Amino acid sequence: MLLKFTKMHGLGNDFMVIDGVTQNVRLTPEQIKELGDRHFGVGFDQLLLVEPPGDPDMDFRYRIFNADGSEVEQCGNGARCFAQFVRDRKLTASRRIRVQTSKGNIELRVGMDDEVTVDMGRPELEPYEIPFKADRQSITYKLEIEGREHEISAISMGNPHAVLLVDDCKNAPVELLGRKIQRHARFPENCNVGFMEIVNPGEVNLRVYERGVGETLACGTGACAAVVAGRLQGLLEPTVKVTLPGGSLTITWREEDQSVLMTGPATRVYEGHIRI
Ligand SMILES: N[C@H](CCC[C@H](N)C(=O)O)C(=O)O
Repeated sequence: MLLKFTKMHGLGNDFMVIDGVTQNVRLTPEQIKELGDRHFGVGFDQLLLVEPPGDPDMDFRYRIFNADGSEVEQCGNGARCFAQFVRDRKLTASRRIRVQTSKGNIELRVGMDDEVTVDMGRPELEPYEIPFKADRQSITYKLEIEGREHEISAISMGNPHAVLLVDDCKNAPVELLGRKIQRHARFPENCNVGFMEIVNPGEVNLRVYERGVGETLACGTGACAAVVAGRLQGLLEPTVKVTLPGGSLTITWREEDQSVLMTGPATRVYEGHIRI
């Protein structure tokens, strides 16, 4: 099969975006892993598959696969690229796009400046729903790793996140500690691990070790989870500039309906074909 795709990124978090509306796409986890290989394949952090919706009230269905081939529930940077992709491919002309994901629905709004705002919905803090093993819900938890205790927040944005406060993002042990927390036994479905340095109540620096990938240049759901964690600890304002290695996002945790909004760029790199 000759597969058409578009290579895109959101602040350097890069994607292979495939139109599953006009193409009949069936990929195995092994094929996804091969496509994700940065030497033998296209190379990406995630593969995004656009499909017709199952829910008649939605415009599209959005499936997300990490570079290791695992299918996951949500991708924030990918959602912004999704919005630009479906408009570029004339699959819609709307600037308000309702998208069904495997864990809830999201709404994408494309501004006149082509910046995309995604309503990521409400964060999930109930341990069982994250999922995270804990006796009761708490703002932070003590996580023991090799005899040392680390204080984390545990939050789901549809996908599970651990968030730690650090004094200096640049020197944070993202690889070493991120890898261990990602597969900690208290996260039965693993998790994404954010290292957040608070600059001031309206600005943070963040690095994220992503589940199924490793450290990425940006993580949209990670930025949302970090702002929720900071707000819960009384350290951040409702709207925060989150600066990641690949660039900055604006995140708002809206008081009135508890929705988390994310605004940022989406970039098309090239169109491609690949035979699989
Ligand atoms: N690695 C994540 C999925 C992609 C999230 C990230 N790329 C974003 O922008 O939210 C997970 O396994 O839950």
